This record gives sequence, structure tokens and C-alpha cells, in this order.
Amino acid sequence: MMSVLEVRGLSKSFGGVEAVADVSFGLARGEFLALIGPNGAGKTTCFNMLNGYLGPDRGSVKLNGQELVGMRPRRIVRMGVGRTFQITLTFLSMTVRENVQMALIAHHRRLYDLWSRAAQMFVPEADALLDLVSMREQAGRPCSELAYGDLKRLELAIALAHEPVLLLMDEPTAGMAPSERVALMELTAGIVQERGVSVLFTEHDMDVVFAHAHRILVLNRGRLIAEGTGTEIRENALVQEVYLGGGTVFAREGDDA
Ligand SMILES: Nc1ncnc2c1ncn2[C@@H]1O[C@H](COP(=O)(O)OP(=O)(O)OP(=O)(O)O)[C@@H](O)[C@H]1O
Repeated sequence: MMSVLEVRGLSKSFGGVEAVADVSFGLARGEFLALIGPNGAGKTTCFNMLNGYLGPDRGSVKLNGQELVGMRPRRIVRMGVGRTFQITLTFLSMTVRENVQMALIAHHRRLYDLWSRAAQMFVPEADALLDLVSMREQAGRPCSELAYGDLKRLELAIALAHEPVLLLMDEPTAGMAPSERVALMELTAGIVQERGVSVLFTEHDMDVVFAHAHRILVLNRGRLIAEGTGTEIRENALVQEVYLGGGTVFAREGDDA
């Protein structure tokens, strides 16, 4: 299958620490891929190199064949790499619908100088996105009143306003109740399938990972140590050791282990 994303030899060190070391993987269209690993494994560093916030020391990140390394974050968003954050970024004083309208206005690079004019823009499009994430009924409410789970659904609508081909989700369910986690991931999985968007997500909750990921990548101390389906990953001896045995499977040269 043709990869939407091709990552090759991605590496980044901070001082003496190899935060990400020679990481390579592909991501197919419509695939829901999880990137897991213990604390400090390099997940966030990896994400930040994919979205342009961090320049790699080495390696290549290609989206549909086009090199993203060296591009600025905003350009990478324009290329079709969307993202959601651990902390939801919305304008709290604006309504749910206005937040989605702002994202649509930004995406379509429409200029506006008066809010009164902006208020009329992209209303049907915003409502369609809110329908998609089941937030239409809350369209007129200020974001400051929303429950956390609703904010996360709104954030997903905002990310989709940018028409991503690839969505990076950094711990999408952090801070949510277990029932909300399942609901958000099911919603995301449905959208992924319907729109053919590819998703790469990090997640500490293994139940969420095993329930929703099509495929799982496991990072430990910056290196990919396993890749496979939920069953394969659960049965992988190295992975079990990392998660159950103190996290020091790959002692590197120079380590005291
Ligand atoms: N800006 C930085 N400066 C120095 N060291 C860093 C920096 N960012 C990350 N690191 C180090 O790189 C390694 C990987 O960190 P990273 O945050 O990518 O891991 P993670 O898998 O996202 O962890 P967590 O699950 O705790 O979020 C860690 O040893 C961390 O201390």
C-alpha cells in the first residue's frame, strides 16, 4: 500500500541523550497508528520533528513524497499535517461555532477586518464539522462553559477544518474519563475511515491503544523496538520487558546498566 507518510532514519540528540535514534516507519492512507513507549522514550520529540517544531539531526519525513524536514510548522500544516494538543487550544471567550469558523477562515486564508463580517463566514461548513463530532447542539455556547470531553471533540473539528491528510494526536484522551476516552477514539476512528485521513497518535492508556490502533510502534530510549498489531505487541517479549521490567532493555554504549 502507498504510504502517506514515510519517515526514514529520524534522529535527534539533546546533549548526550539520543531522544530519537534512527527511527523509520511508514503510515498508510486511512491508517490509525499508535506510537507508544515509556516516559522519556522519545514520542514527543518524534512528533515535534514531524510537525516542524524541532529540526532533526538526521533523517527524512516525506508526506506523499514531499520532504517536510526544513519546512516551518505553518507550512507543514498547509501541506496537510494537522494536529491536536494535550492541552486544548481554543478561544474560550468565543462560541463553539466561532472557533470552528476561525479555523476555516484561517485555512481558506480569508481576510476579515470586522468581526461582524467574520461572523457570517463559513457557517454551514462549521456546522457540518460540528455535526461530524456531535457538537452541533452546543454550537452557540461559549467554550469556557464546555466540559473537557466536549472541548476535545471541538478540537478535533478545528483540526479537521484544515482538511488534513495526516492528523497527529498527542495523547488525545489525556485527562478524560474512561468512558469519554472510548467515545472520542471511536469518533476519531469513524472519521478516519470516512475521510481517509491517516492518524498517528501517542497514548499512555494501553486499553485505548489496543482497542483502536490498527498498528502499534513501540519506542524505548529513542529507538523503535517493535512494530505490529495489538496481539503481536502484547506478546512481544521486548515490549513486555520494557513495560514490566523497568524499561532498560536497550542499554546503550556508555550506560552503566
Ligand atoms: N528540549 C529538550 N532538551 C533536552 N532534553 C530533552 C528535550 N526534549 C526531550 N528531551 C529528552 O529526550 C528524551 C525523550 O523525551 P520525550 O519527551 O520525547 O519522551 P516522551 O516519550 O514523549 O515522554 P513522555 O511519555 O513522558 O511524554 C528524554 O530523555 C528527555 O529528557
